[in-house]
Amino acid sequence: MKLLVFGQTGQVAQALARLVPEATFLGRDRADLTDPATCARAIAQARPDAVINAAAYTAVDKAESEESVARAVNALAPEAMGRACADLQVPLVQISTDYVFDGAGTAAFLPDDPVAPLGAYGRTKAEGEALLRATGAVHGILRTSWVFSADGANFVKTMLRLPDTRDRLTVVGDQVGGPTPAAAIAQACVTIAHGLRTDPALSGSYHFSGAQDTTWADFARAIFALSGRKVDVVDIPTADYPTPAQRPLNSRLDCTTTLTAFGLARPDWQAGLRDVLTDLKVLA
Ligand SMILES: NC(=O)C1=CN([C@@H]2O[C@H](COP(=O)(O)OP(=O)(O)OC[C@H]3O[C@@H](n4cnc5c(N)ncnc54)[C@H](OP(=O)(O)O)[C@@H]3O)[C@@H](O)[C@H]2O)C=CC1
Ligand SMILES: Cc1cn([C@H]2C[C@H](O)[C@@H](COP(=O)(O)OP(=O)(O)O[C@H]3O[C@@H](C)C(=O)[C@@H](O)[C@H]3O)O2)c(=O)[nH]c1=O
Ligand SMILES: [Mg+2]
Repeated sequence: MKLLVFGQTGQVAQALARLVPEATFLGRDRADLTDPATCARAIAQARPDAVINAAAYTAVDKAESEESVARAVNALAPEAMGRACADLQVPLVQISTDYVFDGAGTAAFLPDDPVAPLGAYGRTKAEGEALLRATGAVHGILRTSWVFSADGANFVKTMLRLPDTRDRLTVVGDQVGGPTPAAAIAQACVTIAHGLRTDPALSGSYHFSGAQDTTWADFARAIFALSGRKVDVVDIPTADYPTPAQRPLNSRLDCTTTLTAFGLARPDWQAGLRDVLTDLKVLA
């Protein structure tokens, strides 16, 4: 299968590069997502068997003051990619996020639950989903959450940067979700691309997040425990950690249909965390 991937430097893009090095990866230099027409042209020229979009505007707080850039990247580019894929009749795997939901309640969100994003990042990702669906392309919209890896910027790397002199850290303890290893997302994207080629009727939206659901505070505790650092993590409510963008309190994603359609089970984030800390040489 000839795979075309948008993204090169991001967490999922780098995980894809390890998994399917033979794929073609288009970095910002070759396909800037603020220019959707270029993305469409790249697909038409490459004539791939499937496309995975692993590029996105992911700066959640900055998106609040840069929504038009975030919208071009997260909504208009996936739409253009969808049109180009529809023309070629090849599937597009688009990665989306728990932040399309409002985080109300405590039940896990189902793929067909209504979206109601709380901030600009989630709004632009939700619009990208809708615009892609409207292109008529065979698609897999894979919503994931709390992505971490040894590459790029993520919560694990932020925790590991905590100065040695710090022995106490306050972390929000009332947001619940599933930390997801980028390597598992890469595997899921490739499996879904294959699955959609075999059975286009599987086109639709799916959820994929690491198990078990946890809080950022408990995730931080696991990171410090595994890396052998004695840091006292103190739970705080979201209200005590003010940020430009509001984040959902409940990011639980019901991943059942991803298992039934593609055989993809929720990855174990604790095992994924051990792999990442080993990669980073924090864990022997
Ligand atoms: N990170 C997370 O916690 C979560 C991510 N997701 C989704 O998963 C997907 C992958 O995210 P992740 O790997 O974490 O992303 P990263 O934040 O690690 O990387 C983002 C990638 O997008 C690229 N990019 C950003 N703007 C442009 C642009 N204008 N043109 C071309 N490329 C651009 C970046 O390139 P450059 O290096 O040049 O800036 C980088 O490769 C995204 O769709 C994201 O929305 C979903 C849930 C959680
Ligand atoms: C660094 C730090 C963060 N926090 C909180 C803030 C926030 O609620 C939570 C996580 O911080 P982050 O900045 O990593 O969160 P954020 O960038 O919002 O992460 C999100 O990124 C986008 C792209 C997604 O799609 C989401 O699934 C999610 O992973 O932890 C603390 O409470 N204490 C701290 O010291
Ligand atoms: Mg962030």
